[in-house]
Amino acid sequence: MNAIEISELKYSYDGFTAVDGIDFTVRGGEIFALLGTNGAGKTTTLELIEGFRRPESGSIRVFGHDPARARSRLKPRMGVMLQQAGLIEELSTVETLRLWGSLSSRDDDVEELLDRVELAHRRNTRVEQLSGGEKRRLDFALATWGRPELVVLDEPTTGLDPESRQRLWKTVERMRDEGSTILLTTHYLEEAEALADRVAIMHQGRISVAGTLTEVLAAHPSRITALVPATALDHPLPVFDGTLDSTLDERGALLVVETAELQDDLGLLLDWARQHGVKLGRLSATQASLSEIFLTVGAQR
Ligand SMILES: Nc1ncnc2c1ncn2[C@@H]1O[C@H](COP(=O)(O)OP(=O)(O)OP(=O)(O)O)[C@@H](O)[C@H]1O
Repeated sequence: MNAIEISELKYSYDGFTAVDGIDFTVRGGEIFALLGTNGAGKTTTLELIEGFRRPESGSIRVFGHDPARARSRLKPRMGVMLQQAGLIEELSTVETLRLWGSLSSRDDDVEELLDRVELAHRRNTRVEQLSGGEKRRLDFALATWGRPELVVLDEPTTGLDPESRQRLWKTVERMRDEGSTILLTTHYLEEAEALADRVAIMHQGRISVAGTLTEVLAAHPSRITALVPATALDHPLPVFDGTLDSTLDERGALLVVETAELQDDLGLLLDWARQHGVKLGRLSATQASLSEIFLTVGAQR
Protein backbone atom coordinates (compact mmCIF):
# COMPACT_ATOMS: atom_id res chain seq x y z
CA MET A 1 0.00 0.00 0.00
CA ASN A 2 1.18 3.54 -0.72
CA ALA A 3 1.77 5.84 2.23
CA ILE A 4 1.88 9.02 0.13
CA GLU A 5 0.50 9.72 -3.33
CA ILE A 6 1.20 13.03 -5.00
CA SER A 7 -0.19 14.05 -8.33
CA GLU A 8 0.35 17.24 -10.35
CA LEU A 9 1.06 19.12 -7.14
CA LYS A 10 1.56 22.87 -7.44
CA TYR A 11 2.25 25.56 -4.87
CA SER A 12 3.19 29.24 -5.22
CA TYR A 13 4.30 31.93 -2.79
CA ASP A 14 2.82 35.26 -3.96
CA GLY A 15 3.04 34.32 -7.62
CA PHE A 16 6.42 32.53 -7.30
CA THR A 17 5.96 28.87 -8.20
CA ALA A 18 7.94 26.83 -5.67
CA VAL A 19 6.41 23.44 -6.54
CA ASP A 20 5.55 23.12 -10.19
CA GLY A 21 3.38 20.10 -10.91
CA ILE A 22 5.17 17.16 -9.31
CA ASP A 23 4.15 13.51 -9.09
CA PHE A 24 5.58 10.84 -6.84
CA THR A 25 4.56 7.98 -4.62
CA VAL A 26 6.06 6.80 -1.36
CA ARG A 27 5.34 3.12 -0.79
CA GLY A 28 4.53 1.77 2.63
CA GLY A 29 7.63 0.52 4.45
CA GLU A 30 10.26 2.20 2.31
CA ILE A 31 12.81 4.95 2.84
CA PHE A 32 12.26 7.61 0.20
CA ALA A 33 14.79 10.44 -0.17
CA LEU A 34 13.88 13.75 -1.74
CA LEU A 35 17.09 15.34 -2.94
CA GLY A 36 17.55 18.66 -4.57
CA THR A 37 19.40 21.87 -5.14
CA ASN A 38 18.90 24.79 -2.74
CA GLY A 39 15.45 26.28 -3.17
CA ALA A 40 14.28 23.32 -5.27
CA GLY A 41 11.00 23.11 -3.34
CA LYS A 42 11.68 20.16 -1.02
CA THR A 43 10.65 21.82 2.25
CA THR A 44 7.54 23.27 0.63
CA THR A 45 6.64 19.78 -0.60
CA LEU A 46 7.10 18.33 2.89
CA GLU A 47 4.97 21.12 4.41
CA LEU A 48 2.21 20.28 1.93
CA ILE A 49 2.47 16.60 2.87
CA GLU A 50 2.38 17.50 6.57
CA GLY A 51 -0.81 19.49 5.93
CA PHE A 52 0.72 22.84 6.99
CA ARG A 53 -0.04 24.27 3.54
CA ARG A 54 -2.82 23.70 1.04
CA PRO A 55 -1.95 22.92 -2.58
CA GLU A 56 -2.73 25.51 -5.23
CA SER A 57 -3.67 22.59 -7.48
CA GLY A 58 -3.10 18.87 -7.79
CA SER A 59 -3.58 16.35 -5.02
CA ILE A 60 -1.85 14.80 -2.02
CA ARG A 61 -3.02 11.71 -0.24
CA VAL A 62 -1.41 10.51 2.97
CA PHE A 63 -2.77 7.08 3.89
CA GLY A 64 -5.63 7.94 1.54
CA HIS A 65 -6.46 11.27 3.26
CA ASP A 66 -6.02 14.90 2.28
CA PRO A 67 -3.46 16.03 4.90
CA ALA A 68 -4.66 19.66 5.00
CA ARG A 69 -8.20 18.53 5.85
CA ALA A 70 -7.43 15.47 7.94
CA ARG A 71 -4.57 16.78 10.09
CA SER A 72 -6.04 15.62 13.40
CA ARG A 73 -6.76 12.21 11.91
CA LEU A 74 -3.26 11.81 10.50
CA LYS A 75 -1.37 13.27 13.47
CA PRO A 76 -1.36 10.03 15.48
CA ARG A 77 0.14 8.20 12.49
CA MET A 78 2.85 10.73 11.56
CA GLY A 79 6.06 12.00 13.11
CA VAL A 80 7.56 15.17 11.69
CA MET A 81 11.00 16.74 12.02
CA LEU A 82 11.17 20.26 10.58
CA GLN A 83 14.32 22.02 9.44
CA GLN A 84 14.08 24.39 12.42
CA ALA A 85 13.37 22.69 15.73
CA GLY A 86 10.72 24.24 17.93
CA LEU A 87 12.23 23.09 21.21
CA ILE A 88 11.66 24.89 24.52
CA GLU A 89 15.07 26.18 25.57
CA GLU A 90 14.38 26.16 29.33
CA LEU A 91 13.42 22.47 29.53
CA SER A 92 15.95 19.69 30.03
CA THR A 93 16.30 16.85 27.52
CA VAL A 94 14.35 14.43 29.67
CA GLU A 95 11.65 17.03 30.48
CA THR A 96 11.26 17.72 26.75
CA LEU A 97 10.69 14.03 26.05
CA ARG A 98 8.25 13.64 28.96
CA LEU A 99 6.27 16.71 27.89
CA TRP A 100 6.13 15.37 24.34
CA GLY A 101 5.01 11.99 25.63
CA SER A 102 2.21 13.59 27.65
CA LEU A 103 0.94 15.35 24.51
CA SER A 104 1.30 12.41 22.14
CA SER A 105 -1.27 9.71 21.55
CA ARG A 106 1.57 7.23 21.03
CA ASP A 107 3.53 5.56 23.83
CA ASP A 108 7.28 5.28 24.07
CA ASP A 109 9.93 4.65 26.68
CA VAL A 110 11.85 7.82 27.58
CA GLU A 111 14.92 5.92 28.78
CA GLU A 112 15.05 3.72 25.71
CA LEU A 113 14.60 6.73 23.45
CA LEU A 114 17.41 8.61 25.23
CA ASP A 115 19.66 5.64 24.50
CA ARG A 116 18.42 5.37 20.91
CA VAL A 117 19.47 8.97 20.16
CA GLU A 118 22.53 8.85 22.43
CA LEU A 119 21.44 11.62 24.75
CA ALA A 120 21.32 9.66 28.02
CA HIS A 121 24.40 11.52 29.27
CA ARG A 122 22.64 14.85 28.53
CA ARG A 123 19.33 13.91 30.15
CA ASN A 124 19.40 16.78 32.68
CA THR A 125 20.99 19.37 30.39
CA ARG A 126 18.75 22.25 29.37
CA VAL A 127 17.98 22.48 25.66
CA GLU A 128 19.68 25.88 25.44
CA GLN A 129 22.94 24.23 26.56
CA LEU A 130 22.82 21.39 24.03
CA SER A 131 25.06 21.52 20.97
CA GLY A 132 23.50 21.92 17.52
CA GLY A 133 23.92 18.21 16.80
CA GLU A 134 22.41 17.23 20.19
CA LYS A 135 19.38 19.45 19.55
CA ARG A 136 18.98 17.81 16.15
CA ARG A 137 19.05 14.36 17.78
CA LEU A 138 16.49 15.46 20.39
CA ASP A 139 14.28 16.74 17.61
CA PHE A 140 14.71 13.41 15.82
CA ALA A 141 13.67 11.64 19.04
CA LEU A 142 10.43 13.68 19.14
CA ALA A 143 9.67 12.91 15.47
CA THR A 144 10.14 9.20 16.07
CA TRP A 145 8.36 9.13 19.45
CA GLY A 146 6.12 6.07 19.59
CA ARG A 147 7.41 4.75 16.23
CA PRO A 148 4.85 6.41 13.95
CA GLU A 149 3.75 4.68 10.77
CA LEU A 150 5.08 7.59 8.70
CA VAL A 151 8.12 9.67 9.63
CA VAL A 152 8.86 12.84 7.67
CA LEU A 153 12.35 14.24 8.23
CA ASP A 154 13.54 17.54 6.74
CA GLU A 155 17.35 17.38 6.55
CA PRO A 156 17.65 15.23 9.69
CA THR A 157 21.43 14.96 9.69
CA THR A 158 22.39 18.56 8.94
CA GLY A 159 24.86 19.62 11.62
CA LEU A 160 25.66 16.08 12.78
CA ASP A 161 29.22 14.81 12.76
CA PRO A 162 29.90 11.82 10.46
CA GLU A 163 29.62 9.23 13.26
CA SER A 164 26.35 10.62 14.61
CA ARG A 165 25.04 10.74 11.06
CA GLN A 166 25.80 7.09 10.49
CA ARG A 167 24.23 6.11 13.80
CA LEU A 168 21.08 8.04 12.87
CA TRP A 169 21.02 6.18 9.53
CA LYS A 170 21.07 2.91 11.45
CA THR A 171 18.12 4.05 13.58
CA VAL A 172 16.19 5.09 10.47
CA GLU A 173 16.93 1.74 8.83
CA ARG A 174 15.81 -0.12 11.93
CA MET A 175 12.53 1.83 11.94
CA ARG A 176 11.98 0.94 8.29
CA ASP A 177 12.73 -2.71 9.04
CA GLU A 178 10.17 -2.58 11.85
CA GLY A 179 7.53 -1.30 9.43
CA SER A 180 7.66 2.52 9.43
CA THR A 181 7.70 4.49 6.19
CA ILE A 182 10.32 7.24 6.03
CA LEU A 183 10.34 10.30 3.78
CA LEU A 184 13.40 12.48 4.18
CA THR A 185 15.13 15.34 2.46
CA THR A 186 18.88 15.61 2.39
CA HIS A 187 21.76 17.43 0.78
CA TYR A 188 24.04 14.49 1.48
CA LEU A 189 24.18 12.26 -1.55
CA GLU A 190 25.97 9.55 0.36
CA GLU A 191 23.03 9.59 2.76
CA ALA A 192 20.59 8.82 -0.03
CA GLU A 193 22.99 6.25 -1.43
CA ALA A 194 23.37 4.55 1.95
CA LEU A 195 19.76 4.71 3.07
CA ALA A 196 17.13 5.23 0.44
CA ASP A 197 15.14 2.52 -1.28
CA ARG A 198 14.02 5.14 -3.81
CA VAL A 199 14.97 8.73 -4.52
CA ALA A 200 13.63 11.74 -6.39
CA ILE A 201 15.76 14.71 -7.36
CA MET A 202 13.99 18.07 -7.38
CA HIS A 203 15.16 21.10 -9.26
CA GLN A 204 13.32 24.42 -9.66
CA GLY A 205 10.03 23.01 -8.43
CA ARG A 206 10.05 19.93 -10.63
CA ILE A 207 11.20 16.36 -10.23
CA SER A 208 14.06 15.78 -12.65
CA VAL A 209 14.87 12.16 -11.87
CA ALA A 210 13.09 9.52 -9.76
CA GLY A 211 13.29 5.81 -9.09
CA THR A 212 15.44 3.28 -7.30
CA LEU A 213 19.08 4.22 -7.13
CA THR A 214 19.85 1.52 -9.68
CA GLU A 215 17.27 2.98 -12.07
CA VAL A 216 18.48 6.54 -11.57
CA LEU A 217 22.10 5.50 -12.05
CA ALA A 218 21.27 3.36 -15.10
CA ALA A 219 19.58 6.33 -16.79
CA HIS A 220 22.93 8.13 -16.79
CA PRO A 221 25.87 6.98 -18.86
CA SER A 222 28.93 5.35 -17.37
CA ARG A 223 32.34 6.62 -18.41
CA ILE A 224 35.49 4.90 -19.66
CA THR A 225 38.69 6.91 -19.88
CA ALA A 226 42.04 5.76 -21.24
CA LEU A 227 45.20 7.29 -22.62
CA VAL A 228 46.20 5.71 -25.93
CA PRO A 229 49.90 6.29 -26.62
CA ALA A 230 50.74 8.27 -29.77
CA THR A 231 52.52 5.21 -31.23
CA ALA A 232 49.26 3.23 -31.21
CA LEU A 233 47.10 5.79 -32.97
CA ASP A 234 47.65 4.16 -36.40
CA HIS A 235 45.33 1.32 -35.40
CA PRO A 236 41.70 2.27 -35.99
CA LEU A 237 39.74 2.32 -32.73
CA PRO A 238 36.78 -0.02 -32.28
CA VAL A 239 33.25 1.25 -32.86
CA PHE A 240 31.79 1.78 -29.39
CA ASP A 241 28.16 1.58 -28.46
CA GLY A 242 28.54 4.86 -26.53
CA THR A 243 29.87 8.21 -27.68
CA LEU A 244 33.61 8.70 -28.05
CA ASP A 245 35.41 11.94 -27.34
CA SER A 246 39.18 12.32 -27.53
CA THR A 247 41.75 14.98 -26.81
CA LEU A 248 45.14 14.79 -28.47
CA ASP A 249 48.45 15.86 -27.02
CA GLU A 250 52.07 14.84 -27.54
CA ARG A 251 51.66 11.73 -25.33
CA GLY A 252 48.75 10.41 -27.37
CA ALA A 253 44.97 10.61 -27.17
CA LEU A 254 42.90 10.76 -24.00
CA LEU A 255 39.72 8.84 -24.82
CA VAL A 256 36.45 9.36 -23.00
CA VAL A 257 33.62 6.97 -23.86
CA GLU A 258 30.22 7.77 -22.34
CA THR A 259 28.11 4.66 -22.55
CA ALA A 260 25.06 2.84 -21.30
CA GLU A 261 26.88 -0.44 -22.10
CA LEU A 262 29.89 -0.21 -19.84
CA GLN A 263 30.87 -3.88 -19.93
CA ASP A 264 30.57 -4.22 -23.74
CA ASP A 265 32.46 -1.04 -24.54
CA LEU A 266 35.18 -1.76 -21.99
CA GLY A 267 35.52 -5.24 -23.53
CA LEU A 268 35.93 -3.71 -27.01
CA LEU A 269 38.64 -1.35 -25.81
CA LEU A 270 40.57 -4.04 -23.92
CA ASP A 271 40.33 -6.50 -26.85
CA TRP A 272 41.61 -3.78 -29.20
CA ALA A 273 44.52 -3.00 -26.86
CA ARG A 274 45.42 -6.70 -26.48
CA GLN A 275 45.20 -7.32 -30.24
CA HIS A 276 47.61 -4.48 -31.02
CA GLY A 277 49.84 -4.86 -27.97
CA VAL A 278 48.87 -1.39 -26.71
CA LYS A 279 49.51 -0.39 -23.11
CA LEU A 280 46.66 1.91 -22.09
CA GLY A 281 47.39 4.62 -19.55
CA ARG A 282 45.09 6.16 -16.91
CA LEU A 283 42.46 3.50 -17.56
CA SER A 284 39.24 3.86 -15.57
CA ALA A 285 35.66 2.71 -15.91
CA THR A 286 33.07 4.29 -13.61
CA GLN A 287 29.33 4.21 -13.24
CA ALA A 288 27.62 7.58 -12.92
CA SER A 289 27.48 8.48 -9.26
CA LEU A 290 24.47 10.15 -7.70
CA SER A 291 26.69 13.16 -7.13
CA GLU A 292 27.37 13.48 -10.88
CA ILE A 293 23.66 13.21 -11.61
CA PHE A 294 22.98 15.84 -8.97
CA LEU A 295 25.49 18.21 -10.56
CA THR A 296 24.01 17.60 -14.01
CA VAL A 297 20.54 18.38 -12.71
CA GLY A 298 21.80 21.49 -10.91
CA ALA A 299 23.46 22.72 -14.11
CA GLN A 300 20.16 22.62 -16.04
CA ARG A 301 19.16 26.24 -15.56
N1 LIG B 1 7.54 31.65 2.98
C1 LIG B 1 8.04 31.86 1.75
N2 LIG B 1 7.72 32.97 1.05
C2 LIG B 1 8.19 33.17 -0.19
N3 LIG B 1 9.02 32.32 -0.85
C3 LIG B 1 9.37 31.20 -0.19
C4 LIG B 1 8.90 30.91 1.14
N4 LIG B 1 9.42 29.70 1.52
C5 LIG B 1 10.18 29.28 0.48
N5 LIG B 1 10.15 30.17 -0.53
C6 LIG B 1 10.84 30.03 -1.83
O1 LIG B 1 10.35 28.86 -2.48
C7 LIG B 1 11.40 28.13 -3.09
C8 LIG B 1 11.45 26.71 -2.54
O2 LIG B 1 11.83 26.77 -1.17
P1 LIG B 1 12.01 25.45 -0.30
O3 LIG B 1 12.36 25.90 1.08
O4 LIG B 1 10.82 24.60 -0.46
O5 LIG B 1 13.25 24.77 -1.02
P2 LIG B 1 14.23 23.61 -0.51
O6 LIG B 1 14.38 22.68 -1.65
O7 LIG B 1 13.74 23.04 0.76
O8 LIG B 1 15.58 24.40 -0.29
P3 LIG B 1 16.82 24.12 0.72
O9 LIG B 1 17.45 22.85 0.29
O10 LIG B 1 17.68 25.31 0.46
O11 LIG B 1 16.26 24.07 2.10
C9 LIG B 1 12.67 28.93 -2.83
O12 LIG B 1 12.96 29.71 -3.96
C10 LIG B 1 12.31 29.81 -1.64
O13 LIG B 1 13.03 31.03 -1.68
